[in-house]
Amino acid sequence: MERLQEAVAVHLGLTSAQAAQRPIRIIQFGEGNFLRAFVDWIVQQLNNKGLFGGNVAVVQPLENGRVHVLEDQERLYTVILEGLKDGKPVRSHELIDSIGKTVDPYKDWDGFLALADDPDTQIIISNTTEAGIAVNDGDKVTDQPPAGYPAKLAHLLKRRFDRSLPGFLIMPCELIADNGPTLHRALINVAERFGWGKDFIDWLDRENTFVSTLVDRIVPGYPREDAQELWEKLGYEDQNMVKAEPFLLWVVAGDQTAQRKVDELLPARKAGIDLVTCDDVQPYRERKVYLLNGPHTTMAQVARLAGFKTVGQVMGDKTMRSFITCEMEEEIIPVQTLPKEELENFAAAVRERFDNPFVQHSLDSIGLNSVAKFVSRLLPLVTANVEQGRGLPKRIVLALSCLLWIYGGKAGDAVKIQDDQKVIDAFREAAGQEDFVNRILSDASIWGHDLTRIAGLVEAVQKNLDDLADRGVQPLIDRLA
Ligand SMILES: NC(=O)c1ccc[n+]([C@@H]2O[C@H](COP(=O)([O-])OP(=O)(O)OC[C@H]3O[C@@H](n4cnc5c(N)ncnc54)[C@H](O)[C@@H]3O)[C@@H](O)[C@H]2O)c1
Ligand SMILES: O=P(O)(O)OC[C@@H](O)[C@@H](O)[C@H](O)[C@H](O)CO
Repeated sequence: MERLQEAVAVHLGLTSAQAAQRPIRIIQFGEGNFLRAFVDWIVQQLNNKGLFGGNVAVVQPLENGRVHVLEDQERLYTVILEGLKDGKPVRSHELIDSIGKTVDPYKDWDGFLALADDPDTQIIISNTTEAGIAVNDGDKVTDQPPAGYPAKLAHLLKRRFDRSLPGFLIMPCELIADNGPTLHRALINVAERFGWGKDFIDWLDRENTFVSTLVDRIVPGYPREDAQELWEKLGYEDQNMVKAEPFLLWVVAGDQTAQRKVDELLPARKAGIDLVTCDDVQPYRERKVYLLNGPHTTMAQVARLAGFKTVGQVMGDKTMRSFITCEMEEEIIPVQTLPKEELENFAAAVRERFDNPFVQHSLDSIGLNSVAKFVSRLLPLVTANVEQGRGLPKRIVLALSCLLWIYGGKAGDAVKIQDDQKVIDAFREAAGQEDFVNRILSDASIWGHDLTRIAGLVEAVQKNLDDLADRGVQPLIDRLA
């Protein structure tokens, strides 16, 4: 079977040689699965409907990246959408031909900077994970490239400023609170460190529009299990295909001028895409991060310990399903600000998305960087429950206990640990000590706070760890389901 290339796709009538010639309208930092199944898929819908007439230049943010793999297929790949909509199966696949350029700044710094010179390019999008929008202390103005994403972007913007060109609409998609203002501040910080002066910072503030965004689409990535079968169906070998659910939501927040700019430059709504503009992304963010990512993070601890491998398996098990439903209803919804009914409808829709029978969403992949995910997706719920007088949320506390059990080395090879080396080392040092729970929970470098200050938490976690040692996780799940 032939590997996907432009000639193969043209022969199959899936693209035309002109597609690669569209002007570059977007610079995208990140070549990962999510952006390719979300932003690039959206751009494809706009191009298909004649609403955009532009392509994306994908920049690789890290030295070890995958743009060369995209180049091996002349930037073409397939997005496979599979899931349930109103209980009915929806399955489709589509060739994406809207990535017009790929740039690895570690190999082609000048090519990277030159992206700033094209006046047709008006939008910057990024998803560099929750770790990416951080100023790297070691970055120097002479580094080509500097390691951090904000410093790379700052260089690109400086070049734009030096060319006296208009600024960009800047749409970060990282799953952190206030991603727009956070990126804006990081850029100012870099500009000050690099000694670029007031004129540049004034231009940055005046000529560029920063919006905060919240993205939602479950993208498990490359469908390893059924790749061969899919290639047979597609008629070509595609090493870069991405599987995702059909559901998609993009919430974009800014003032009225920013909202108008989004509609003008990226007319996604006209293409029937669920893009919502508003002045505050926070309620949407909380709803999604706590009711979708939160239970995912719980599953990655509790259900992995019970032997489950995928989200679908968890939802197919009566007890685990009930455990997750109770977590949503009793420990997450009551401490949210949006109306209860809206939250309940959202939670029910999330459960239907988790039920997706066509997508094997691996708990190991969700378990990547579990500690940081616990801090951003579940810890605020522990605090909110306690502060609102509801007591410790037992299921979330069990997730924390299972995390300590796994990271403390008690699950052995049965559960994969993939995390920041500093986090792994901190757990390794504390493991085996008599006061393990106290030591680890008091480490503010891990959790951002000293968790031993949360009344009753050390005792509750210790009790769970004792029960895990005595009887395993299942009786604990049964009790809370
Ligand atoms: N996969 C999903 O279902 C999904 C859905 C919504 C949001 N997200 C978010 O998108 C992000 C990426 O997910 P993915 O599935 O594309 O993963 P991926 O592993 O396919 O891609 C990760 C991307 O992030 C970049 N990156 C990683 N660490 C970085 C750092 N420190 N600085 C700069 N760039 C860095 C990589 O270069 C790569 O481009 C995750 O943080 C995730 O929370 C994922
Ligand atoms: O992508 P991660 O690894 O940050 O988190 C795992 C999942 O919770 C996440 O990918 C969700 O599927 C996604 O956020 C849905 O929009």
